[in-house]
Amino acid sequence: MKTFNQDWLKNALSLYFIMGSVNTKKKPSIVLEEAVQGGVTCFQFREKGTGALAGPEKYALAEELKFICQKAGIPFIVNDDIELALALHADGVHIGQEDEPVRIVREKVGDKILGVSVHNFMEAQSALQVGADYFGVGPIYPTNSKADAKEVQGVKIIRDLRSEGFTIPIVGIGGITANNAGEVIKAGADGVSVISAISLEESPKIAAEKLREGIAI
Ligand SMILES: Cc1ncc(COP(=O)(O)OP(=O)(O)O)c(N)n1
Ligand SMILES: Cc1nc(C(=O)O)sc1CCOP(=O)(O)O
Ligand SMILES: [Mg+2]
Repeated sequence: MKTFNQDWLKNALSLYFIMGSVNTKKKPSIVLEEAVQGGVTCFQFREKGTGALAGPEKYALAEELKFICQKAGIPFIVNDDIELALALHADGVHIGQEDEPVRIVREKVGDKILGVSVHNFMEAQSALQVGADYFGVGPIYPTNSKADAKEVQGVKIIRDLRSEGFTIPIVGIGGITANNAGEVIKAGADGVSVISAISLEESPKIAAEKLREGIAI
């Protein structure tokens, strides 16, 4: 049985930080510690892209970052790598349309939090039917953090999904900063997911605090 409900999840996803070792010039554990101090509410380990760690090094970093999340009492979500999530007893996984099918992933992860990237009504409908707990929707704005990002959607996609009747937790992603985060929430998202707006900032703590101000509309 799931140990969380939708209200808890909406709250837990409000400031959702994503990072892998390639997203920062600093030590990832320091960046995450500071981001936690600044008030991030959830973390996704996304070890992806040129120079990304693999094998035991990837595992060791994931374990270190999971420990920080555990101490802080925030969910630790693994991107794409279901086996890693299971081995580490992560709180959840996030998958996209090009990853393993949602139905299969749900069977593998049982009651863990399952996030799915959706870009339109059809993808949303089918992800919901096979057990998604939340949607990641983007890119809302242009992003430099994902080479294969789809076309920019603007906040309209979030407004559309809400007016089509989806009440599931939704986070916007892609190019979100403290300056535009409020628009994403106003459009109907429960939270914002960011990489560079925290990982590349001089002070991840101050960056997270500013994002919190941005979403407190
Ligand atoms: C919260 C959140 N939303 C969307 C994504 C993107 O997932 P995906 O489309 O599978 O792309 P990759 O991140 O795997 O490159 C995400 N990771 N998190
Ligand atoms: C991981 C990811 N997924 C996206 C999507 O559109 O699904 S955009 C993106 C990158 C988000 O990084 P930043 O906050 O630095 O723009
Ligand atoms: Mg993916």
